Amino acid sequence: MAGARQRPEAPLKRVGLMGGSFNPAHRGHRRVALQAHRALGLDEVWWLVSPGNPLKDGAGDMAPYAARVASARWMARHAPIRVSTIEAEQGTRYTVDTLAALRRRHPRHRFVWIMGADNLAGFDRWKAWRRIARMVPIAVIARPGYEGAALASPAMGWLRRGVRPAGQAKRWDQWSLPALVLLRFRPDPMSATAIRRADPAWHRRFDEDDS
Ligand SMILES: Nc1ncnc2c1ncn2[C@@H]1O[C@H](COP(=O)(O)OP(=O)(O)OP(=O)(O)O)[C@@H](O)[C@H]1O
Ligand SMILES: O=C(O)c1ccc[n+]([C@@H]2O[C@H](COP(=O)([O-])O)[C@@H](O)[C@H]2O)c1
Repeated sequence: MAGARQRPEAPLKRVGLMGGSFNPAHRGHRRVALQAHRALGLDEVWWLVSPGNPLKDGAGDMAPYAARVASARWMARHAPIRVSTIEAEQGTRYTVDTLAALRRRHPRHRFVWIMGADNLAGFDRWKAWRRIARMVPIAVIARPGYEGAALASPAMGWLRRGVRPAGQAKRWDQWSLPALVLLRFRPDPMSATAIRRADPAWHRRFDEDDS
């Protein structure tokens, strides 16, 4: 419309997306995010806190969303990590839908999906996983105990043709898709399962003070 003021476009950012239950967020998440930030030459890593992983439906030990988000904010402090609640806001639970929403919301940003090797092992059970791999490059982080299963997984069988050398990881925004890079950092055995086992009531620390 003549005379209508255009909203200035947000500047282009290189963003690594790390989806998770964060039940709770822990040192391993932070390390992976910071190492991927460096290896992939990112501006930011966004942690997408899942309201409910579609494959973990009915998991009895899933803490309330607010506590998981609070734990992620605490673990992300003073780092180039942003905690995103977009899946709760948009009502998306499937990654393919979340990616579509993110691209609509931030058309000038470039996104790369970051996941641990345990997620790659079951990636073929995600909704439209091949479409996901055609939407964003994927960076897989080696995780103690999961590498064998990840490399032998059905998804890896299909993705193998798109594997890129780790030495070229910073050029992910130029890759034709599907593309996958395997990044090996100093392994961190930390897991949310271990934390929940040691302290099933961990979320009380993050429960909102409504006194
Ligand atoms: N120690 C770790 N090393 C590498 N990747 C990790 C590590 N911990 C978590 N991740 C990755 O971070 C993402 C989110 O993980 P998630 O929130 O499920 O944590 P988790 O520790 O795997 O939880 P749980 O033990 O409940 O399955 C996933 O892609 C997962 O593979
Ligand atoms: O889209 C799917 O079908 C799908 C199936 C399983 C897991 N995911 C996503 O994978 C990410 C890791 O989940 P989690 O619970 O292993 O931390 C999180 O963003 C989930 O939403 C997505």
